[in-house]
Amino acid sequence: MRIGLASDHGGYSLKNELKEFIEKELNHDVKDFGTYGLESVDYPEYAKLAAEAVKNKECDYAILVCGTGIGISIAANKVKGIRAANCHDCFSAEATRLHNDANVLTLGERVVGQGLAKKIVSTFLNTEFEGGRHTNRIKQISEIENKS
Ligand SMILES: O=C(CO)[C@H](O)[C@H](O)[C@H](O)COP(=O)(O)O
Repeated sequence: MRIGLASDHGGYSLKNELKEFIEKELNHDVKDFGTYGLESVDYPEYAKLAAEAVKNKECDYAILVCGTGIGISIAANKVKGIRAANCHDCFSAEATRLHNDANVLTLGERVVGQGLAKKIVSTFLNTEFEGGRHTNRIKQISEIENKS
């Protein structure tokens, strides 16, 4: 799969760790949308770049990192068709793929350690959407998006 990665300065170090992990351990291609250093930047810009790549099908999924994972998640969810989930445990990462068909995972570098972050990423990327009763719920989310 092709995985988009992006962060602000608060998620830069974890993003770099995850890039190597996803490429070398999970064997997926990674497209890194920045940021490329520790200088303070604004997370919405990077959320938009990676989320639009998912929307345009340039990437299958994106993983976004900021200090908490919250700001970058809020920004990504403003892009049409994006279902971004901020997960700091494996149960949530699995559930958001099974039930919400989430296409973006967000993480907080100031919240979670590298080891757990890697397990969360691995769980997210290895879990398929369950469909069934959840399909109509996703459709209802899209309807809210289209009418607002
Ligand atoms: O948006 C956030 C809060 O949900 C992120 O954690 C940002 O990384 C954070 O706000 C950046 O804060 P800083 O004081 O400018 O480093």
